Amino acid sequence: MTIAPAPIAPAPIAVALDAPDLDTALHWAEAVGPHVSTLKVGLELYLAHGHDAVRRVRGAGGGRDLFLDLKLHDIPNTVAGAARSVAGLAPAYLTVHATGGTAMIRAAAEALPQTRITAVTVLTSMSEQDLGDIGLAGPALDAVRRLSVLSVAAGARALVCSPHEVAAVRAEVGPDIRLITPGVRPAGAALGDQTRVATPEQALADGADLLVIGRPLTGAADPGAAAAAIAAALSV
Ligand SMILES: O=C(O)c1cc(=O)[nH]c(=O)n1[C@@H]1O[C@H](COP(=O)(O)O)[C@@H](O)[C@H]1O
Repeated sequence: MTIAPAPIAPAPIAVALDAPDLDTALHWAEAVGPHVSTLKVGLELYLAHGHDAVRRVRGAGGGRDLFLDLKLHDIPNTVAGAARSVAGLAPAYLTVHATGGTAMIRAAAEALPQTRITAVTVLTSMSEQDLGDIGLAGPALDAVRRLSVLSVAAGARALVCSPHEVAAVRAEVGPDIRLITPGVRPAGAALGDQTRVATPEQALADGADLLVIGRPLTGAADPGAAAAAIAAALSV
């Protein structure tokens, strides 16, 4: 009698479905859905195809958690309205830029209480040099910590930071806030435009709850197999 291998639980990965068209996004969602906990729909897909596409992608992926990455950043009244506009999609996560400040984050959290308003601290594509150029001189870690504390006080229930800062942020905000790290690259994978990066294993070991991974999966010849391989590596 052969004993079937125990099924591997979906990995704590949000796949970034940054696709140029809806068919590609549906294909990716179907392929990676069995292996991951979350599907991330961002501006590229949302702006071109809207709510209906988000619903279809989610269906193709087997109803995984929806991470709606719209990175809202505007005055509080406008952000509250935008948050209410996506309530029907029931996203598990909705991103806002932490630099929008306390009132803006609070407005989003009050407008969408069932969703984890997710504050993006300092984009993982930005280097220390980039931060200096926009007047945020000093180590990225300082800005990330400051924005994390402010965001949580304003009602954010999840934070996006790079794997480099996740341990320090965890120490700052405690166990109940979900920490999400993009800038995740399997060893040897192309960095693309990301600068503050680590491997999936390292990001989880340092305290991340959810890893955002896009091109290393969606750019693979077989995105489903690539997702299965990372999920298997993380489950050991
Ligand atoms: O909010 C995000 O998800 C995000 C924040 C951040 O600081 N850096 C970052 O890369 N992201 C998103 O994470 C995904 C990363 O994709 P890859 O670089 O292809 O793995 C993209 O969809 C980005 O929009």
